[in-house]
Order: sequence, then C-alpha cells, then structure tokens
Amino acid sequence: MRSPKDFFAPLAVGAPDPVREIPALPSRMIHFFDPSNAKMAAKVPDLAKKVDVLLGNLEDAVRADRKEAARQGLVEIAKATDFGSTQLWTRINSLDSPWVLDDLITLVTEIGDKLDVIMVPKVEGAQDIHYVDRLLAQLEARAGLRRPLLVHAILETASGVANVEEIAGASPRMQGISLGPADLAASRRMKTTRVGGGHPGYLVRTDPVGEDLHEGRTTYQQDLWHYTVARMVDACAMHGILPYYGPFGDIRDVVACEDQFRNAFLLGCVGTWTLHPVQVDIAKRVFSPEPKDVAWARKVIAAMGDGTGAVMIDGKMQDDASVKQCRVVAELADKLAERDPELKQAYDEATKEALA
Ligand SMILES: CCC(=O)SCCNC(=O)CCNC(=O)[C@H](O)C(C)(C)COP(=O)(O)OP(=O)(O)OC[C@H]1O[C@@H](n2cnc3c(N)ncnc32)[C@H](O)[C@@H]1OP(=O)(O)O
Ligand SMILES: O=CC(=O)O
Ligand SMILES: [Mg+2]
Repeated sequence: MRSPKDFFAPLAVGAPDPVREIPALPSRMIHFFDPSNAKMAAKVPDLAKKVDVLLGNLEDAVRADRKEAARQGLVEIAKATDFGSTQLWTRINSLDSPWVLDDLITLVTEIGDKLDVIMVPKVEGAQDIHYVDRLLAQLEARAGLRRPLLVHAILETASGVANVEEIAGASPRMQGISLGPADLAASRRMKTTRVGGGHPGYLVRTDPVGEDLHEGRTTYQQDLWHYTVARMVDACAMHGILPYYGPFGDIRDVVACEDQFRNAFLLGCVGTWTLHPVQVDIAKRVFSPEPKDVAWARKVIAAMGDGTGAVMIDGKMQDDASVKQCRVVAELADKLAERDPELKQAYDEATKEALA
C-alpha cells in the first residue's frame, strides 16, 4: 500500500495528476454494446443522446474470435462519434487474459482522450487495481494525456467481495464498483443459473398455523444480492466512489428488472448496466428520484433553515439527520436536472405545488 503522503502522486513521470474527488456525473445507466457487432455499433450515435454512459464491451459476451475486431471497432467508433456530455467507458478483458495488454495499450494510445472510465472485470483485491494503475500512468505519459483515466471494478469474485473495502480505496483513480452477479454466483458456487435478479427458491416462510406444515403458510422471496450490494455501497461511500447494480439478464422480464434496479437505487446505488435498449428507460425512471420525493426533500430543506433543531412537517419529525437524507435526494435531482430539461421541469413543478 502506498503511503498516504504519496497517494496523489502520479505513478509515472509525465502522467497527469490523479483526481482528488470523483466527479458525481449522472450515470444512471451504463449501456453495454459490442463494438464488433455492426447492428449495435450503428445505434451508438442515437444511444449517445439517450444514455448517461456508453460502454464498449471487450470482455465476456464478445466472441473470442472477435476480440481484436471489438477493440478496433471501439477505436473507430470513439474517433468518429461526438458523444456530447455522454461519457464513454470500456470494459477491458480480464487481467489474466491474452487480450488485456493490447486492450490497454491500444485504447489509451488511440482514444485515451475520449475515454472516461476503464472497467476492470474479476478484480480479486487491491493488487489488481495497483497493476492497472501503474500501467495506465505509463501509457498516459506516453500518449501525452492531460486528464487521468478513471478505473471501475466489477465485484464478481468471492475474494473481491472479501476485499471490497481495499479495492474501493486502492487508487485515486477508483471511480466506482458494479455488482457482477453472474461471475460472482459462479465464483461462490451459488446454485442459480440466472444473470442477476431473484430466485423463487430463496425465500422465508411464515410459521405453521396448526399441525399441517403446508397449509396457510405464505412465502416471501428474498433478494439474493442484498448482502453484496449493501457491502459494496458501504465500501464505496467510505472511499467517496460510486456503487452500481450490474446486469439483469432476463431482458423480457422488464417488471422484475425494474424491481431489481429499484432495490439497488434505494440501497444507495447511482446506476445500473443496461444490456438491451429496452432496459434504458427503466434505468432512467428508477435512478432518477421521483418528482414528489424531490419536492418533499426541497420542502424539508427549505423549512429547516440552518438544519438545527427538530420541526414537524406534515406530521413527520425532521431534524439534522433527516435534512441530510433530503439533501442526498435534492442534490441528485439538481445534477440530473442539469442534464435533463424534462426532469428539471417535472421537479420544479412538483416543488412549486409542494411549497404552495
Ligand atoms: C452476464 C455477465 C455480463 O458480463 S453482462 C454484460 C455483457 N453482455 C452484453 O453486453 C450483452 C449486450 N446485449 C446483447 O448482446 C443483446 O442485447 C442480446 C441480449 C444478445 C439480445 O440481442 P438481440 O437478440 O439482437 O435483441 P433484439 O432482437 O431484441 O434487438 C433489437 C435491436 O436492438 C439491437 N440491440 C440489442 N442489444 C443492443 C445493445 N446492447 N446496444 C445497442 N443495440 C442493441 C439489436 O442489434 C437489434 O437491432 P436491429 O433492430 O436488428 O437493427
Ligand atoms: O460481468 C458481470 C457478471 O455478472 O458476471
Ligand atoms: Mg462478469
């Protein structure tokens, strides 16, 4: 581990200074596309107007014989597209794969000025982030980049979960962490074959009402990912970086997808992955606070003045802690409103009504 005194020193001569604060840019959806797939690539310019983050995926879901094509495709798309204020990320191949070194060398050299964040899969511990950190510094210096690339880890190995706090704090480049439920399930030897989401077998049951152990007992399905998401959120909050839900693989089941996204949102995640265009609007809806909640938050903040003491608003007690909760919602709403004029209007109208 680096000494705290050296934490913000560049790791290579000529590399840009690391950032001291991770920008809280809207990233409600990280939209995955395969840059070697011509149909998906053709949708990128339009998607860039709709999503907060576009991610050119080079890892799993890209065929082994298309890895070079995907890397080259991403370089071409990045050079040809005006992304506006939409961020461009990539997911590189895993650190033990034959492709990752060329992924990093090519992408940083060719499009390092266009890329915002590099997502690193199957991170096991801080050592993986340290390796990427130094290599990126060398490549940034060689490419003459003035802005450091940020790093995002996928939480998808049992040891990654055990080490999540040290991963979150491993480098000033750490932008955030996403849950990777598919690889994580395999790594843990969980017995679900689903990509994210619940499982009907993971449940609790009410007590028996009489002698019959089957009659009248309601069951409630539980969230397989609750523990990991909560732990990830704490690790990220502790280190000032951003937590995300990951993939929801049942593309057809837009209802359960929305539920899973909302659980993550309520627990503290700022966004999710979207794997198919149909998931984009769901993510946008879920990860933007509702106008009525924004209006309430603004009303509490306005009524609390300097935030000290306790007051009653609409029958509910408010104090220092609850005003902080309200600030979380109101500040997120302000950030999203800057990017989204429709949302701004909805938030302002709801606030006007609540304050009237
Ligand atoms: C599980 C662990 C992980 O690592 S998850 C992350 C890795 N996986 C991915 O990135 C998967 C990305 N998504 C996909 O590959 C596709 O959406 C899958 C799931 C295969 C479905 O594709 P397909 O059968 O073509 O769906 P469809 O016919 O409903 O598509 C309609 C049109 O939309 C397009 N499309 C599809 N997905 C995307 C996408 N992610 N980005 C941009 N465009 C997409 C399709 O190409 C299709 O286009 P067209 O209308 O035929 O021109
Ligand atoms: O990469 C994502 C996962 O769920 O595995
Ligand atoms: Mg994975």
